[in-house]
Amino acid sequence: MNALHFGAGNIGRGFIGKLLADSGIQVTFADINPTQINHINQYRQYGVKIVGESSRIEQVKNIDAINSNDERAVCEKIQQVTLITTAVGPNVLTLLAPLLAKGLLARLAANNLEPLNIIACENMVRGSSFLKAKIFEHLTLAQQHQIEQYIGFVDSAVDRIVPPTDANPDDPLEVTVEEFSEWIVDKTQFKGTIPAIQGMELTDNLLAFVERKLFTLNTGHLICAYLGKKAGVNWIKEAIAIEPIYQAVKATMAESGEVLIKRYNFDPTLHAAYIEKILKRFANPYLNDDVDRVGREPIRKLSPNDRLIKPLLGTIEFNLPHPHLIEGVVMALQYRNTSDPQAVELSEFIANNGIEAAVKTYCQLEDESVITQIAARYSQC
Ligand SMILES: NC(=O)C1=CN([C@@H]2O[C@H](COP(=O)(O)OP(=O)(O)OC[C@H]3O[C@@H](n4cnc5c(N)ncnc54)[C@H](O)[C@@H]3O)[C@@H](O)[C@H]2O)C=CC1
Ligand SMILES: O=P(O)(O)OC[C@H]1O[C@](O)(CO)[C@@H](O)[C@@H]1O
Repeated sequence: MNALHFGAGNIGRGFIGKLLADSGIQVTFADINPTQINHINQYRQYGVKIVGESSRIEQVKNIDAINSNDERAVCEKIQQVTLITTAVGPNVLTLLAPLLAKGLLARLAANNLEPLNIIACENMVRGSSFLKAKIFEHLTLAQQHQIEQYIGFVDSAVDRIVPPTDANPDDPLEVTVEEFSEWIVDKTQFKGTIPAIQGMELTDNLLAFVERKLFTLNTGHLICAYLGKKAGVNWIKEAIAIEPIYQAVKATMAESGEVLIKRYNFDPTLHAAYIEKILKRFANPYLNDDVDRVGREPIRKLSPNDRLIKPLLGTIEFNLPHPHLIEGVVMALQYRNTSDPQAVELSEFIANNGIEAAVKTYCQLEDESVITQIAARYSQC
């Protein structure tokens, strides 16, 4: 079996590409970084360093790479594979859509009617469905109908912490990852036979898993990043070692957890254990995870379906307390980083239009009392 994976970055190499290769699948990476592409084609393998209580390096083999900007190469590949995965970042999915639309049409025009499945592995709710909608913007109704028959868009939840690491001169493609990993896909959305991939779990209740991951791990991680930055530390593991930060992170995950428990009927004891396990993962002494990496792109993180506002809306819906989530929103609005275009845009917008306008524009919140609360906290700290 052959797969095309877009994004040879941390998750691409350290998680999804590895699982595919471990399952005997020939993986072609498509990226826009020429150095990365050359290294993959030169070495044809790389090490994944798995760090935790013990450490080991596992080799990923049977790989090659193409440039994602090389339309002909991508379209040719799309004709040959039965699986496409992505780990490029949510914003890049929109940019990939026209290329994928062309590639899928070329596949059908060549009369290749073998089912093909596409799985977006991004930190977002229903990323593959989002990608499908973006691809469909480039197709006629008749073409959409044809694609519906043969191409599956399979939503997924991905969980493994893979921070960037200093390059190993002997293996420039090496990535460092934590032991924990979870890749859960919606089994109801596949076309044809579901591929057997070690480590890919199937569910018919994906939304619960996506929200559990995004609104626990990612929500807590973000709070840890912002509080760590305020405290002047560089790494997540340093931030979580500070007791008041540990408590605030835990309390925020407990707040969003109450919503998840109500919405999905999770067992409260098991959910508390899930939170404890995440706190331990943040403290992993072998991972150097930058607070600015975890805090990056605040506009995306303040959007209505992301890790702060969606759980906050849940607390409003179920009439639950939300002081820590409010603090999280305030810290995201206050996040300043001149190397992060979204942080720059956000601070300029606030300077020109005021905090309430920013909350309405970026978070799309409508509850006036919550907006007032956020604005008040914003000006206090
Ligand atoms: N790093 C992590 O621990 C985790 C990341 N994620 C998600 O995985 C996705 C990828 O994250 P990372 O791997 O950390 O980012 P990354 O920045 O390490 O990798 C992204 C890769 O995509 C490539 N890329 C950008 N535009 C492209 C295009 N048009 N075509 C092909 N490739 C393109 C970049 O050159 C880069 O190699 C994001 O959605 C992130 O939220 C999810 C779980 C864990
Ligand atoms: O990749 P994003 O969405 O910017 O957010 C960073 C988050 O993603 C992760 O890399 C993995 O889930 C977390 O470490 C962190 O919470």
